[in-house]
Amino acid sequence: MARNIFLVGPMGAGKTTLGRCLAKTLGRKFYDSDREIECRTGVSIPVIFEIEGEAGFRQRESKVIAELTQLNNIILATGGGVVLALENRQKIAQRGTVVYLYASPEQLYRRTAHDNSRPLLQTENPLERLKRLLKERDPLYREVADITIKTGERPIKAVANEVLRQLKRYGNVHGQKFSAIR
Ligand SMILES: Nc1ncnc2c1ncn2[C@@H]1O[C@H](COP(=O)(O)OP(=O)(O)O)[C@@H](O)[C@H]1O
Ligand SMILES: O=C(O)C1=C[C@@H](OP(=O)(O)O)[C@@H](O)[C@H](O)C1
Ligand SMILES: [Mg+2]
Repeated sequence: MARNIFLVGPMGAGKTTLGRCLAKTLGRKFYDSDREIECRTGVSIPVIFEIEGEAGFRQRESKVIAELTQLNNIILATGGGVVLALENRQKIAQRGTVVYLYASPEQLYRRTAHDNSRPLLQTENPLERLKRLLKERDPLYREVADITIKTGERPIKAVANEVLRQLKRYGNVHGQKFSAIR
């Protein structure tokens, strides 16, 4: 039994932040597919996009997903575009419980506007880009998701507690001790 927890959702949904928080609470190892790619290449995501384009980045991402989904008991925060490739969707759906973190484009925009680490949002109109990406990808997130959580305006810890409640109901953290995050 893999007992992995995979977080999917758009840029700014809180996958990285929440994943780290959940891993700490559940005492599980945390991975982030973007950080993994950066560690392996020694450069940042924007530099990879600049040199290899989105296609090069997606190849690296699929390789990392193929490897990380083979592990057991991990929490994995994926990048927002992971669901674009069928092979990634299949691996994610088969090897763990998938949590889709949902937020509105306006919320995503507010959470991502302050940093320039996301090449796809370095455009004239990032809000429009987020709207378009969410429209395209929402069906793909829903296709792989076991649990969908609306993050809304709730703070990270409240969202984390909601995820924990759902996971418990779902059976992933069954028998495992965890204390609610205050
Ligand atoms: N529920 C939330 N409420 C307020 N801010 C949030 C929430 N979730 C994430 N954030 C903030 O949004 C930003 C993006 O979060 P991040 O975890 O990097 O998202 P992702 O990995 O899904 O792109 C961070 O600054 C984070 O602190
Ligand atoms: O949505 C996307 O296509 C991307 C999301 C990013 O990760 P986050 O979702 O963690 O921001 C990162 O993988 C890259 O910039 C591309
Ligand atoms: Mg992230």
